[in-house]
Amino acid sequence: MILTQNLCKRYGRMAAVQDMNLSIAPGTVFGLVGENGAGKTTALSMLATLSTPTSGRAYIQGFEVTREPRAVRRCIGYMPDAFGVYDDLTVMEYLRFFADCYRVDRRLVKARADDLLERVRLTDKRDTYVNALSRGMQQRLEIARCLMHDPAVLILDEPSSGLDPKSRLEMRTVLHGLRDMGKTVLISTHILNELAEVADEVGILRRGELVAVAAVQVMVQHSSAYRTIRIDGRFEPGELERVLAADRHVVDVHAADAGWNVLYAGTLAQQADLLTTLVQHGMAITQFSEQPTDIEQLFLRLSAIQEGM
Ligand SMILES: Nc1ncnc2c1ncn2[C@@H]1O[C@H](COP(=O)(O)OP(=O)(O)OP(=O)(O)O)[C@@H](O)[C@H]1O
Repeated sequence: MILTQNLCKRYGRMAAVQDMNLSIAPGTVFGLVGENGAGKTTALSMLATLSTPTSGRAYIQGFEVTREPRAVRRCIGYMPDAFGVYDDLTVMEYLRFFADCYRVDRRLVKARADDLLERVRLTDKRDTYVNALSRGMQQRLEIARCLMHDPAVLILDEPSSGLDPKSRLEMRTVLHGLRDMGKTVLISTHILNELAEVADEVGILRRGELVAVAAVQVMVQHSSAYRTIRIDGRFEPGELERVLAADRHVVDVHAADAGWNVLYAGTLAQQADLLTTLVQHGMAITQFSEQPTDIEQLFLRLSAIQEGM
């Protein structure tokens, strides 16, 4: 269980994390999504007891991060966004080293390491030196390392960052496997789509504020209820917007690349009516086509609309 209550971190006048209220139930995989600088690393490092909150509280498995940091550390596996590995160790030695750091019962270490290497698909690399692994393999090894002391909670800061598409896919498979282990997992990323298959819930962090939290299932339902229509053409200034504003199925209009992207919540027949209306208004439409709706854009637009932005 991860809980934060009005958690804040300020650097001088700047609030890197502001009044964060988060509740992540046991066994949930939660994705924290935000652009660069949104405050993800700051939030995660407070939960990992590496940075002290300016105000507010954070609890991991009921332990408060500033008052009981040692107890918190025992319950978490933390993968920072930038990490170093001990180059002159083999994969197995590396895992044994961390098991020793956490005083894992030596009788359990081999079986646990074998199991984790299987989960992160590195079984055949057990005797390879860590510095000979690709970046993707090192990042998967880090996940195994975080799990060596069998923590209830995993905190992973951008585990897929810097990976090529193939390695990202492998990482996604590994993250997917974590769900079956029953861990409570908090993953940060700046790419929401990466989490759609992996997370149960997603929160959007913008300039330090958690602006929206939703179950992934709800988001996926949303994405099938909304369509993005691309409209290009020649119109009098403001004319297109006026006609679109009168259509109650138009959720959002967004100018992009000398045209408009319209978020639409009507049926196909209603969409056809909209096109007819535009033509009846004498507009020279050169494109009126459905585009794939980017789930991240959709989520951000819907949360911005909710906020009245
Ligand atoms: N030690 C620090 N001193 C001053 N400002 C800081 C410090 N650490 C972070 N910040 C600022 O806090 C804000 C949030 O940074 P943070 O690293 O948490 O964002 P992030 O979402 O993790 O970004 P990224 O995806 O780039 O890692 C940024 O504006 C950053 O410049």
